[in-house]
Amino acid sequence: MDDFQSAYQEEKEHLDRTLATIEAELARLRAVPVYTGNDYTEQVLESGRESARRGLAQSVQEPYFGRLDFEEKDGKRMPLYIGKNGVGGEGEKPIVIDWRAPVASLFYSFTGGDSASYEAPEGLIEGLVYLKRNVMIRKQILERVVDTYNRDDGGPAVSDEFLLYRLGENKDNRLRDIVSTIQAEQDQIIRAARNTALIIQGVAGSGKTTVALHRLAYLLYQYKEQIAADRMVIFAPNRMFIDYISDVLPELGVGDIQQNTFSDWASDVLGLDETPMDGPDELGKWFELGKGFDQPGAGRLDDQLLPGRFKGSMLFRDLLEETVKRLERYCLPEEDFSPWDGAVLKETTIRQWFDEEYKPYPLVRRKERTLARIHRWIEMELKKAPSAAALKDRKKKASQREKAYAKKWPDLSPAAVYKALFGAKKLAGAAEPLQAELDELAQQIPQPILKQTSGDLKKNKFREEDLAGLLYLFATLDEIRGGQRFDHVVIDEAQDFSPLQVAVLDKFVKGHSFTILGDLSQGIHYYRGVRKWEEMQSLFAPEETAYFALTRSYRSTMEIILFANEILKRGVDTELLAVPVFRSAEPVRVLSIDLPDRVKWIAAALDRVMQGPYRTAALLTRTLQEAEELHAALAELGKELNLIDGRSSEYQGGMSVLPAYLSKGLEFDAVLVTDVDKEHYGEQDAKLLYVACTRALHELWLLSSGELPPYVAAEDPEIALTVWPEEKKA
Ligand SMILES: Nc1ncnc2c1ncn2[C@@H]1O[C@H](COP(=O)(O)OP(=O)(O)OP(=O)(O)O)[C@@H](O)[C@H]1O
Repeated sequence: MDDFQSAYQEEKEHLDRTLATIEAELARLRAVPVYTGNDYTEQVLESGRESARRGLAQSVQEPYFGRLDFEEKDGKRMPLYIGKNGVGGEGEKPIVIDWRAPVASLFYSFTGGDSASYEAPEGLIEGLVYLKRNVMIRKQILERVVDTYNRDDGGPAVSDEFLLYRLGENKDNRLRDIVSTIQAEQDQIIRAARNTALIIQGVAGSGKTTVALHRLAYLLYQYKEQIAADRMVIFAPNRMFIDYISDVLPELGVGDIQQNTFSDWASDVLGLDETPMDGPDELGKWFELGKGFDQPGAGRLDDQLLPGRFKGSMLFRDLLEETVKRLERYCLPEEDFSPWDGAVLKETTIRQWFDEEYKPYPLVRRKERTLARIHRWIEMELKKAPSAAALKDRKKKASQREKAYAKKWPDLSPAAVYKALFGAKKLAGAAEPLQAELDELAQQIPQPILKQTSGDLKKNKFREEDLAGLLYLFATLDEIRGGQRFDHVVIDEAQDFSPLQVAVLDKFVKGHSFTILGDLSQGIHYYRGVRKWEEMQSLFAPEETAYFALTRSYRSTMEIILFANEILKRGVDTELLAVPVFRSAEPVRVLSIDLPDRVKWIAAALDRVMQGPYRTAALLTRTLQEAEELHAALAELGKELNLIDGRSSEYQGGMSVLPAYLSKGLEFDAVLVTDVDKEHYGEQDAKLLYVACTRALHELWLLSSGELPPYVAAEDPEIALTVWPEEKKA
């Protein structure tokens, strides 16, 4: 028997034994009658049994995916089996170790070498790794055994063989878990300490989204006593993307984590009736031809002219802070309060309550408490009334004057303050000096932005870019209730977030517990996103934040990555190039197609590509209009594709047609980018084309009916070819 066969046989026997043990335990648990009574202790025990039943039911199909033979210093060599769920009770030696357990980190972090160590609650444990083995089990069947490190064979380093096998698979319509092939650089992020704002720059396809989801599962396991799933949130760019990633957490056995867009969440907290959204029209403004970036000189637009950038800046935050300070200074009416003639509450007394006793509270609460105190004072005074008639009279007067007095306090609702700051509406209750101060502050807003926003606000229209400012006011003026706080916040596609959005979220999350992931090379929302990670890092003290870079790209073949890198090198001034995993397939095709028959050519290209064993493919157009037109034209040729237009919240998979700017975060087995010419992809669009190209896992075609943009290179035949592939032999 050769080595491979004996390894397979060994694992087969081990699997049979493990399955028998799990099945027996599952049968035992299922035989225990489900407790439905009211006894609390019994309920807790039942809930423990239920979660064990669930875990075992999953484990009995695929109990583990990896084996690591480890010899602890002064100990003996032990095989450790690692799976999605731990199996084996406390105290006894586990049959399967949960992938999130400290010792399991060795499986991911070990990259060869003489010694290995991992951090355990009792300190650093050192030892030797003898074997790292991937064991692929599907529905109880042992399908594959691959040793990626074997010390006995003198294996110098861990090989990528199993990873390459997994990456070569075709994708369905959902993102999947990667527990069996997490890479060392990813593991470091997944297991990083909780109370740090992690900022991760990761090239396209480096696993950012995937890593973030695994990190959530890890944090829940590691800090189960301190954090709750429903107090964790992942912010994603849109509903369709949330649908696309929605299977990963349940696959990892984690439920209840909030998955939301910033806008929906912010609107909910602010109690807005509708979520202001950069809908297709708004996005179109930036991404359709002849608009947005394509205006002459658009690339040079600076923050003072881009409303999204200004309203997301720290400059704007300072302005909001200053606004709150002025409100505080001028909040209290400068007058005594008299509930009826002859009774007076001195302004100095009220001021003492407001400025001293209630100082620790946020402004909205200070106002509320002061007014409540005045109310109590009135009630005390009323008790001194000499007669029932006088009491009645005083009560009536006091009620009127109390109401009138309260109206002299400024309206502190975020929307009212925001509108006043932009000069759209006078602040109710604001005395003359406060109004003058607000007018003066408004001068700090760049004129065009002031004018445009004021116009919108007069019509009661908030834009998506206004939400961060509104929420900042909310969180500064009022207190954040316990139920609104997060234990951990993940921001995906964070290059499209503004510093102010992160600053706001920081007020809602405990201990700066953030995972912020993005890729500056994919920063196509130039008009609002960050240009450098320092913009976000500078929000935190150095000891509160950590920066990681993911440079290996796992999604695409080597040819696709090298091709896409070239776009960045030529079209974008950046150092952030992806390093491919050595997975080679078809060269990229850069093809010229004739104009009159453009659609027929595109259909032919699609047919040709789909001769491959693919499950998902996408046609990426430059604009939404083109996607719609192509969708209709292909339908006429009998080709039904899913049109993705930014309105749907479901991702269907299969064959899709969509504008490139909506493809961010998604991936497809094959991608065809249409209209790759100078007219459609101008000087400013290199990042957009980069995003489009890096959506492809296995095959990428660029179709052009004109002159190629200068940043598209088809010079190296190993990477890209300009001829159609030969027909595949039947
Ligand atoms: N360690 C890994 N093992 C197997 N597959 C991996 C690994 N890391 C990432 N992948 C795969 O690579 C692809 C890209 O992952 P993901 O979408 O999380 O990357 P991303 O960095 O968020 O990409 P982008 O920024 O381009 O949207 C996915 O198919 C994912 O399953």
